[in-house]
Amino acid sequence: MDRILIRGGNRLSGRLPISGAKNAALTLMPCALLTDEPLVLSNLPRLADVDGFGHLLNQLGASTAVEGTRPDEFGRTMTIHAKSLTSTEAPYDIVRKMRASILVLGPLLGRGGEARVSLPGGCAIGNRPIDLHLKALEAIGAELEMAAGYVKATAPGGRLKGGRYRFPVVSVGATENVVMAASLASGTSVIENAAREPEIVDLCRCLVAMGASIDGIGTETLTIEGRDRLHGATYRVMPDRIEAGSYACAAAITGGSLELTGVDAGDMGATLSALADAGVLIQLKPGSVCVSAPDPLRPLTLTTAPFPGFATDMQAQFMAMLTLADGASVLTETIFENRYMHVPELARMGADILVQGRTAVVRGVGKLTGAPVMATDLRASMSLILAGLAAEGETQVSRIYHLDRGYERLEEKLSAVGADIERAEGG
Ligand SMILES: CC(=O)N[C@H]1[C@@H](OP(=O)(O)OP(=O)(O)OC[C@H]2O[C@@H](n3ccc(=O)[nH]c3=O)[C@H](O)[C@@H]2O)O[C@H](CO)[C@@H](O)[C@@H]1O
Ligand SMILES: C=C(OP(=O)(O)O)C(=O)O
Repeated sequence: MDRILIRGGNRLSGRLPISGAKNAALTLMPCALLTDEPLVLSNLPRLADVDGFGHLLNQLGASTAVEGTRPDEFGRTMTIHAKSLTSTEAPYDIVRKMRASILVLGPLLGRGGEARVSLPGGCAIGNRPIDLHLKALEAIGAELEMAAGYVKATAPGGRLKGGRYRFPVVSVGATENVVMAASLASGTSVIENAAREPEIVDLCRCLVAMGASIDGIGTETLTIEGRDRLHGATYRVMPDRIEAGSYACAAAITGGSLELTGVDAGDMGATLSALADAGVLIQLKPGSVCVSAPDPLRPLTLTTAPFPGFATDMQAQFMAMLTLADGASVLTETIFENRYMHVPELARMGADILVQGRTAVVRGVGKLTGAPVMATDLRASMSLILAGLAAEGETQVSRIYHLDRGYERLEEKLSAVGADIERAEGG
């Protein structure tokens, strides 16, 4: 298995391009199942999860064609054509490895009135149930049957009828599934307490480009008037606000200064205001955000929450940054019950962190020291990269397949702005 080797201590400086958003890409790709015409997605990040989702779509009968960009460019364009579907099943083997596979449930049900999808089960960051996906789909007309670890969803008469559903808690994935399914229902659906994440806005805009009728985009109430059919479209995946936030933390933790290009600062409100509270200097330019490290870095009190709150996907990276702050920070994770897998690894590098239940107290230390570390999820892995960039000596991060799921060509981007970082085979 490959590892990332970092010799820490270099201040990062320069321009760093931000890729298309993984979490948008993985909800835009299944939209292709809603039409028999091609969906062309540009600015798709080159990530293991995007490739994996492409294979899942192939298994369902869709063709995928990737247009190569030059090797020195980021992102690529994929044409997905689900002219006819040959399967309505997402098998355990795929769903287990890539949780986003659950997002074929809504589109398959909307298009053909039938889907059989493996239940994903838990993962390293927590329990991650899908009961709300199922309740929302039921509310718009699906009938559900559970057997042998799978959910089989059917639309009586082959078509969902639409309906009203109020989410008891905000769910990004369940909002995505129900919006996609409702876009082909015979009637109108009203979804209340819907997630408002920028990735949901991106999904709704893509569906509208495909002919869907959605009112209230970006608000907590979405009204979807079902259409008889959707058509193909060409759509550009939004910039990755989490990747951008991660590299902003990289500038801050190394005492450096970066211009993050190709970002939409409007989607990054909570991250940018947390960085500003830590003393990071932020300058907005059209299409880019410049961040410069303060001296010293101030401690923070942060609680994760659905958008527009502070994103759970940024918690681990901020924690790494705050290990070197001038004082004690308090982080509270409210979305996932087990999203502190990076804590013992950061502690091995000299961080002082005490976790009690959902809260972590991070006392700033004078320095981190390089060590061999590994993480069991994506953002936790990124927090170790950040710690390694600032640490004295060499850090080896193993199990980097997590990083390959979510950060396009990480070591190339970081080396180009001055990091001493490389990928090593084996280990
Ligand atoms: C609101 C939120 O921050 N969502 C994050 C969540 O999205 P993801 O879609 O994975 O998770 P949800 O938004 O659905 O989960 C939000 C909360 O609802 C609970 N839940 C969810 C679905 C369900 O059927 N039943 C249920 O109880 C979850 O356990 C969690 O506590 O993880 C992604 C990957 O880290 C992030 O990009 C999203 O920003
Ligand atoms: C946990 C994440 O993704 P996934 O839901 O794909 O595991 C993430 O993006 O931080």
